Amino acid sequence: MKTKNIAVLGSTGSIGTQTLEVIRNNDDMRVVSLAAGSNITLLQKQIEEFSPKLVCVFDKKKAEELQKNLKNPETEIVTGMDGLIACATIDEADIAVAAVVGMIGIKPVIEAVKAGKDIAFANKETLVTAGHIIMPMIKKYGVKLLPVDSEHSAIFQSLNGENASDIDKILLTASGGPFRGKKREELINIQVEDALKHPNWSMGRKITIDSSTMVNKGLEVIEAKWLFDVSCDDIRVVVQPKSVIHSMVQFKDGAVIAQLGTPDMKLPIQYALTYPERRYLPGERLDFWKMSEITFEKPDMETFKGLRLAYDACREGGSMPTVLNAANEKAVALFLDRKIAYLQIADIIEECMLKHTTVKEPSLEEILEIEQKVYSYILSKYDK
Ligand SMILES: NC(=O)C1=CN([C@@H]2O[C@H](COP(=O)(O)OP(=O)(O)OC[C@H]3O[C@@H](n4cnc5c(N)ncnc54)[C@H](OP(=O)(O)O)[C@@H]3O)[C@@H](O)[C@H]2O)C=CC1
Ligand SMILES: CC(=O)[C@@H](O)[C@H](O)COP(=O)(O)O
Ligand SMILES: [Mn+2]
Repeated sequence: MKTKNIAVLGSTGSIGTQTLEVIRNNDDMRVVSLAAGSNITLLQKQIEEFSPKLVCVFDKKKAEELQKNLKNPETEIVTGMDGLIACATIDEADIAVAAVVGMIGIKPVIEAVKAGKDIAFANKETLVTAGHIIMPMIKKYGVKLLPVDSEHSAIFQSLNGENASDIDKILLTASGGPFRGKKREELINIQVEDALKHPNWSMGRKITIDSSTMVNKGLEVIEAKWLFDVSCDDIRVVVQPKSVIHSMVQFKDGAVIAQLGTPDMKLPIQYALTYPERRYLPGERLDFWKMSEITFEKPDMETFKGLRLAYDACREGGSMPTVLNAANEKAVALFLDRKIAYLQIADIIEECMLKHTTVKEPSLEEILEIEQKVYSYILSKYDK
C-alpha cells in the first residue's frame, strides 16, 4: 500500500477535524502539513498526534505563541498567506484538503494545483469566485479536483462511468435549512442561535448561516457549474428536507442516478482521499425499512432571495459571483457579531450586486480587489 501524504488546510474546522478522523482510521494516510487561522490550542494537539513537517497559523501573534509552547522539534511553524501557500505546496504532499472557510482559500488552492497536487475540495467560496481561473489550471497541470461538498460528491459519484455529455440536469438537493416553510415576515427577529440550528448537519458557523439563508445552495449552484461544466439553468435545486439524497443527475434518456446516505461528511472526505477506491467507513447506515418517506419541494426564492441572487450572479458570470460571495461573507460575519439583522444578509448582497458593474473575465488581482472593495463598502455602511 502506497502511503498518501496529505496537507490539511483548515485542520481545526468541521471538515478539517473530520478529515483527521478519516486519516486516523487509515494506516496508509499521513499528515504532512496542517494550517489554521488562530486556534492554536487544537493545533497543538493535532501537531502532537500527527507530527506534521509544516504548520501554518495565519495569525502571526498566535503563531509566535504556538512556537513558544511547541514540543515537536520536527515541526516548523509558518504564518500568513506565504505560510498557508507553503503548507498547500509542500513537496511531500500528494493531495491538499482545501477546508479553509472563505475566499482566503483562492491563492493556496491555485498554488497547490500549480505544484501538481490533487485537491480534495470543500472550500466552495474559492471555486465560486475563481472557477474560471482554477478549472483550466486543473486541466493544464493534470491534477484531480475531488469534490468534498456532500452534494457535489454525490453528483461526482452519480456520474461514475457516465458520459458528462449525457447530463440533462443536475438535481441539487437542499435541506431548506431551519426556516423552511417560513415567510419573510416571520424571519424579521431571527437571532444568531436560531440560525445556527441546522436540521441535519453539524458544520462550521459560516456555512450553517449560509444554509439557513439558502445562500449555501446558491454558492453550490455556482460550484456545480464549474465542477461539472453545466449551465446554471441546467442545475435545479430540489428541497429534500431530511438530507437523505445528497444530490442526483438526470440524464438525457430520463434516467435519474442519485447518491444517498446518512448525513456524515466523513464519507465524501474519505472518498475524495481514496478515489477511485471505496473503503469501509464505520457509522450509521440508512435503514429503508424504518424510513417511511422521502419528500420533495420547490425552493421558495422569494423568502430565500439569496438563492435567487446566486442564480442571477451565476447567469451574469464574470466578477458578479465574487460580489455575491464577498458581500455574503462580510454580511454573515456582521450578523454573527450581532451588528446587523438576519434579513439584512440577503439585502446587503442585493445592494452590492446592484452597485457592481461586471468585469467579464476578472484576473486574480481583480477578484481580490473587488473582494476588498465590497468588504470596505459594507464595513463603512453597516459596521456601527
Ligand atoms: N462543515 C461542513 O460540513 C461543510 C463545509 N463545507 C465547506 O468547507 C469549508 C470549511 O467549512 P467548515 O469546516 O464548516 O468551517 P469551520 O469554520 O469549521 O473551519 C474553518 C477552518 O478554516 C480555518 N481558517 C479560517 N481562516 C483561515 C486563514 N486565514 N488561514 C488559515 N486557515 C483559516 C479555521 O481555522 P481556526 O479554527 O483557527 O479559525 C478552520 O480550521 C467552507 O468553505 C464550507 O463551505 C462544505 C460542505 C460541508
Ligand atoms: C454537508 C454539506 O454539504 C452542506 O453544504 C449541507 O448540504 C448544507 O445543507 P443545506 O444547505 O442543504 O441546508
Ligand atoms: Mn453542501
